[in-house]
Amino acid sequence: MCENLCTSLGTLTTTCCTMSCIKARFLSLLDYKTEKYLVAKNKKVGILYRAIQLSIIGYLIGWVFLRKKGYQEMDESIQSSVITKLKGVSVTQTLESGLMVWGPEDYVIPPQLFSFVSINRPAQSDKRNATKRHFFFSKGSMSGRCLRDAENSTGTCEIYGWCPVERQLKPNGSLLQNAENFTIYIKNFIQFPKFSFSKSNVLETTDKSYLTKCRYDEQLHPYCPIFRLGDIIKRTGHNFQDMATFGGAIAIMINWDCDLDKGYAYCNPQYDFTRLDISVSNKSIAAGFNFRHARYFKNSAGESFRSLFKVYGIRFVIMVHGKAGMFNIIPTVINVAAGLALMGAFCIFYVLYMNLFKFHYYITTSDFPVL
Ligand SMILES: Nc1ncnc2c1ncn2[C@@H]1O[C@H](COP(=O)(O)OP(=O)(O)OP(=O)(O)O)[C@@H](O)[C@H]1O
Repeated sequence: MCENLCTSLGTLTTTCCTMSCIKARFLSLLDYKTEKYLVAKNKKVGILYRAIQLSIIGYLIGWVFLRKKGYQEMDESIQSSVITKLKGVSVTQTLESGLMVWGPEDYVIPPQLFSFVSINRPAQSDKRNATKRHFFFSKGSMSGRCLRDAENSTGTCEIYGWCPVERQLKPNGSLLQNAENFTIYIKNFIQFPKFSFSKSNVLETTDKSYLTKCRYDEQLHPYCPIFRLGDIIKRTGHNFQDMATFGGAIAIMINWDCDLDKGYAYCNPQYDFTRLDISVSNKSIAAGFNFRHARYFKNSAGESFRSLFKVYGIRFVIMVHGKAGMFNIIPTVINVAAGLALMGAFCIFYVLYMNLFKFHYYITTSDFPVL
């Protein structure tokens, strides 16, 4: 505009004029401009506008700040270690084995990495040998020699295997009847590296006898890491004796959800127990858990023997999850700015473009609006 005016003047005057235009433009960069506000004097529009504003403020305070703690910096990379120890003694009297005393060294498999408690185990001793068996359901490798029984038009083939072949015994009750009173000590150490924070689930006390006396209780002893086996199964909603007969798998989930602004004492583990080998419908044919293992020995004549055990028991899977949060100015500023921007954007969008209730605004030089 300024430049157009200059061109209509004489050559010398044009140069002077252009110079002053450039100067004026440069100086205008240093001006401070404000927005122009329009006031819509309409109650319906005003109420709706305030309602949108209030709901955005409510969302910002209630959801972003109180619920999601948007003012905190989060660390979800929990580092953890779990050590377990199982204790309990049981006495059994069976025809096969007579009187037996069972300690953790007998029923915890493997002993140093506790993951399985065998509660039931039919056992048999057998000897390596070649034996004649029916072809189907063979328990060994075929030797290649077979005999045909012409009379009955049947036959038997020889296999290499352990004698006698395994009998399919089904357990009819748990062997270690009092296994539900056994106790598990779960020692868990965690760290949140971003905040150099570490803690354990064991009560910090100088009373050395605390662990021998306490049992975990959500209300009374939340810092006692010793759990009764029966209580764990009960908290999964299943019956211990049912589970002890055919075995099963239990997940022990330890969750650390720590608000470090509240302080060290408020960062505590939450335990959750779930049965893993069963579906919600409870109709799974895959329920239960067992495996076979053998102990080998030789007699004085050098013949190989083994005792074969099919053990039914409970497998424990321990999972540790966690996150920690601590106040930090950066997420706070980002969330406040995002909330304010959202509020501004929503309100402008609503008033100018949505035309929700079919209002028509006429911008006049005098009062606004005219409906
Ligand atoms: N499964 C458990 N049930 C009950 N108490 C337990 C269990 N495991 C450990 N404790 C007790 O907790 C305490 C700490 O156990 P920790 O394994 O750290 O020490 P320890 O002296 O090696 O234990 P212990 O020799 O008695 O097995 C000990 O007093 C121990 O007897």
